[in-house]
Amino acid sequence: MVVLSVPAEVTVILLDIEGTTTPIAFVKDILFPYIRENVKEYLQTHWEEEECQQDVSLLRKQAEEDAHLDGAVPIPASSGNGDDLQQMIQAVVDNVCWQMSLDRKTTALKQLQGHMWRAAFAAGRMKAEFFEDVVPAVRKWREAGMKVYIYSSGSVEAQKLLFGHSTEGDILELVDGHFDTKIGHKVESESYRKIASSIGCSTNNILFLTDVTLEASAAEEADVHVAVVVRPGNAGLTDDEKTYYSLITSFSELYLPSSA
Ligand SMILES: CSCCC(=O)C(=O)COP(=O)(O)O
Ligand SMILES: [Mg+2]
Repeated sequence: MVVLSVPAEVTVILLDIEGTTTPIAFVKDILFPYIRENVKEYLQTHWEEEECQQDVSLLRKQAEEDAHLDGAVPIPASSGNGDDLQQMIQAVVDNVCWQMSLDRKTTALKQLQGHMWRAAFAAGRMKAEFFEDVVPAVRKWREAGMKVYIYSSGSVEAQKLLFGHSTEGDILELVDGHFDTKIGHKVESESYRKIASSIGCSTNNILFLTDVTLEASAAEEADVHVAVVVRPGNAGLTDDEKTYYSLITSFSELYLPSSA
């Protein structure tokens, strides 16, 4: 088995979700289709609620920023008389589907998705999948004194749903904290500085595990240690990326000197 030694200065392990703890197939084949199939009905049912109105406002603001993009779908402002409700809902549905067709990671899209998944997880209609090495490894790291945080484009609320309703049961207690795109995008190095500052450590105390080399590169630029996680179904890496990055195919390949 390949073993990757974790530098002694590392006290925090920061985990991506999709492609790292959780198969991309679970996100693409279960979580995302649920949104496409249910978004219209969800908006019709919850439209009058404050939370739904906040989600729509955020999506409208995002749509304004996206107006220059090819194929962007605008969300008109409401006239307030209610006549245009079905048109408005359709515009939101079209905008959400357009964003999802590009796998965009906007905070607006992720917030609505999190709210929609809440009901499905609570009703037991979905259970989140984790690779089999994840839970045993995280338990071991924590026993060795590591802190474990999550940084995903999925909203913090969605992250908690996944960890709270997994095929391994409720594993939320294994996580010391969560970050999403509200702290910044995962391909921006500043986000990793802000995460370190929020945790109260230096960036070089963090080891970030992700499947996306653009994210690894941004983290590394902030002096965070990184390893790229290679899982079944993940996008392939170039030969240069395979040479440059430390690669692991299972969390069990990480060796913590403190746990020896
Ligand atoms: C944690 S919510 C479901 C996954 C999701 O919506 C997503 O965008 C995952 O992105 P990640 O940063 O975990 O690769
Ligand atoms: Mg990922």
